[in-house]
Amino acid sequence: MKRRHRLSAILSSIRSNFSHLLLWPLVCLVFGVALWGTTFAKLQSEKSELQQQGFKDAASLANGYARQLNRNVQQIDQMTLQVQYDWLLSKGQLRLENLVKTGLFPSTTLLRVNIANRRGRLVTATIPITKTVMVNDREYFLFHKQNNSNVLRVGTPVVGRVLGTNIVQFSRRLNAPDGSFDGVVIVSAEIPYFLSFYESASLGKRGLLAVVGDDGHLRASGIGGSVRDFKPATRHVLQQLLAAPGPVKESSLDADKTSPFLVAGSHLKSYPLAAVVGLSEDEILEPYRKSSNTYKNFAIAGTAVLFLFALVSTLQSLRFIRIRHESEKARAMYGITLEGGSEGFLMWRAVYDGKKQIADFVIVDANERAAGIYGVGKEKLVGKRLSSFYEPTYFEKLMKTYRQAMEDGYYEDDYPVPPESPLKMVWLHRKMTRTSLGLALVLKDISEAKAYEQQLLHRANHDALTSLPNRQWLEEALPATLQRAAASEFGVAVLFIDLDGFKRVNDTLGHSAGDALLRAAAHRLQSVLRPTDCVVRFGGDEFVVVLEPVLRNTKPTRVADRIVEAFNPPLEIHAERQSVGVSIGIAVFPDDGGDSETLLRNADAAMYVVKSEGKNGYRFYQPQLGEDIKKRISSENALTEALEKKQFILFYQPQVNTATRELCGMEALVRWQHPDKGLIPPSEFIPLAEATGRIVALGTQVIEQACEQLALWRKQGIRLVPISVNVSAQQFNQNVVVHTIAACLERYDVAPELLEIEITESSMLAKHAEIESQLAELRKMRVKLAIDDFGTGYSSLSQLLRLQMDVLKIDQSFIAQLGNGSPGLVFVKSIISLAHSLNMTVIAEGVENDEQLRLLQDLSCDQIQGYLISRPVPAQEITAMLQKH
Ligand SMILES: Nc1nc2c(ncn2[C@@H]2O[C@H](COP(=O)(O)O[C@H]3[C@@H](O)[C@H](n4cnc5c(=O)[nH]c(N)nc54)O[C@@H]3COP(=O)(O)O)[C@@H](O)[C@H]2O)c(=O)[nH]1
Repeated sequence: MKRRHRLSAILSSIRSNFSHLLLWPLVCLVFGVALWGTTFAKLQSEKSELQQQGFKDAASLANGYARQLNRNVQQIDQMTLQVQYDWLLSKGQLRLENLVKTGLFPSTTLLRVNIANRRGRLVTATIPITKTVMVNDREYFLFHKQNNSNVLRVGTPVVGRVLGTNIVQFSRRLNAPDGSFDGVVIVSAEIPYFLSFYESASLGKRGLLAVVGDDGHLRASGIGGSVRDFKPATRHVLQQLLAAPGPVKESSLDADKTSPFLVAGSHLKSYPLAAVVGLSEDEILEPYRKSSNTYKNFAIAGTAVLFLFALVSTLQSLRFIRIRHESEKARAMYGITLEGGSEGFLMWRAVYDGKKQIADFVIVDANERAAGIYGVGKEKLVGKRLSSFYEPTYFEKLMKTYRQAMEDGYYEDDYPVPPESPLKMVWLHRKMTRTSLGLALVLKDISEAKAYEQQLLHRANHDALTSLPNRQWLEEALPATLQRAAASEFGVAVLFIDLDGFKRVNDTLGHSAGDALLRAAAHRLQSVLRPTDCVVRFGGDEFVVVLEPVLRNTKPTRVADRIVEAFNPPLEIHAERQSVGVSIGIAVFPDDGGDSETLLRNADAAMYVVKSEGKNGYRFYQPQLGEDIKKRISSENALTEALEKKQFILFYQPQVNTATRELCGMEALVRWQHPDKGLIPPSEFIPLAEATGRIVALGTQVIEQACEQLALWRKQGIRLVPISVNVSAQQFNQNVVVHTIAACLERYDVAPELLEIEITESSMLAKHAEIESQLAELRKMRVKLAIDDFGTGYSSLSQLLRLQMDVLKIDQSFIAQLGNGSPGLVFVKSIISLAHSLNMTVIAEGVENDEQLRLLQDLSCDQIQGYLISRPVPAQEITAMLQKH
């Protein structure tokens, strides 16, 4: 069905190109006809000339023959007259036998003389007569006997009675002296006698001679000098010929041969006879036949050349039609218009070598667009070979694809145009379809689309903030990296890096600072790595560094050290210095994982351990780390459970007047009353609560418990002092502090002045506007505000002024350094005087001994808090303290 369809398509293509297809054959036909026409005309002319010459020759020879015959018959006539005379003188006693010797008679045996007496008996002859021969019944005897005339009678051929041969008899009456009939003299001429005139030089090998009487009877005839008797019918023809005005062509004279004769006749001058000469047309036309063969051979050769030319041109036309058909088919297949389309179209014809292998391709058709792609004019493109465009190595590479397309019937791809290619594009989409000639190639410039695609790909694979490759890129690239390493003797190190302190900066200084920090961290990471090492932003504040290659069985400690050290100097974020560390977990391929997922998971686990061990450092993955992670997960779960089961309790640490030691307030410090492990200090769960965000729920519970405790003591009639609670920056970030405090104060009917909020110095630095508005609200509610751990951050005087804090708590690290002559003293002194100038109450934290107390007293510090007064104690114990006070 498919083949029939294809055939009908080709036939239709041939029909529509019929005129093109027939052009050269028709031209050749015209030339062929002209050639043969000229050849036949020339031959005909030659033949005609020869025939005319033949006719002339026949006529001339007939005249000559007639003259010769006339002379011969005249001799015979003379002979008979002489015999007639001698017979009369001898009174019938003449003996011819005797006269033979006199030479009166011709010596030839072809001509004999006889005398018959009045009774018709041969009585004497020029040859001896051995028997009695009677001729009295012969026509001539009867004629002469009855006619007393002296005429020479010419007889018709008969069989002679003396020798039995065919003869023509000439006879004359013999009279007795009285004039009566006395006999007949007879000259018998053998038929060959009449043909002795024959000369092959002038008559040819098959020349015809004949003698015809006026009575219409043939006397002698021969062809080629030999006697040939004609049939009665042909005798009639001879008569007609003689009646004709000139020579004629006659083919019926020779019964055996088909060749006609050019025949001419000539009447004898003195006798009732005519001479006939015929020249064989075959012989006359011999030269014509020879040149005819030459001419015909020339014409045949010319015809063969024309035929070959017509054949070749027809095949060429068919090929052209086929190419055009294939081109149109291919174009139709792709919906490509001949010109003006956006796609380049090329028809390649496969070129085969001696081994019938495809060795090259040649362009047989192309549109303007394709020419544009190749950067040449269309007319220069057609006929070009693929090999002419490329250097040998690249050509062979292309041939592989082209051969593949020929084998499979179809090939399609996006093709990055190499720099050495003549094609004026960056990317092309190639579609190749096998045709009966070779390949139909459609080219589309996709450079722009590819550029956009690559842009999108870059976007999809890169982090917009840091411009580093992202997690998606890593997940695709790392397996390939590992595959490469697996095939080599090298390893790959994966460093999972988490920024320490990012959360703080992000939560406290806001997202813009967080973004700046991430950019600065990315830059710092890159600055200590080789360009071949790969830095990836994995997500949030997590980075992954892939080191390839690394020596197997070695740990990339130097790189890890360099990274950690690189983060020692603070980063400059929005004109402020921020200390940020890095926690790095390292897993090395193949020892710590055979695939990217395992390596990343194990590096992450190692990093997690660094985090839980105090951050800012690195750890190599060890199988044991899995256990640590499990522990952490179980801790997280336990923390969640503890919050649900309200396992957190508050301890209280008193704050007293430095001078009088009177109880002024207390700080609520949370403890985890674990059912199995007992009391757990905050250092063991606050970082986890911060890291997991559970600090917000924990902070809410703390505020609630503090208010509840105040309400309880009030109920017990105990004089109340303010309780300060620690509030994490995350509680402010989630904007829950004001609401929680308002709700608890209301729920437990606690006076807001009894609640104090401690915010670390660093927390206050972030999100000024948001935190300040919440602090303003708390102030409005008359809740007191304290700056905790003062001296560890970078708060400025202007910040302190703006925030209008009530209390400043000097960090215990400064109090620990207090001593006579120590620089700490100067520092604490200036903090106190600064706070006092801002009308803030100063509380010194971590006071452990009397000397510190005395110095603080000297410095006019308002209150102290520390082990010197009391460790943080449960509510019952502080209740006693309150009661005493
Ligand atoms: N967000 C919240 N943070 C809280 C809460 N409860 C506690 N914390 C924070 O936990 C950190 C550790 O607290 P803790 O183990 O209770 O230690 C406190 C005191 O025990 C300790 N202290 C007090 N006096 C001395 C002393 O003389 N010597 C010494 N070595 N340590 C002493 O200081 C801690 C109180 O510090 P501060 O909060 O800065 O006043 C700690 O950072 C708490 O903030 C909570 O409910 N929410």
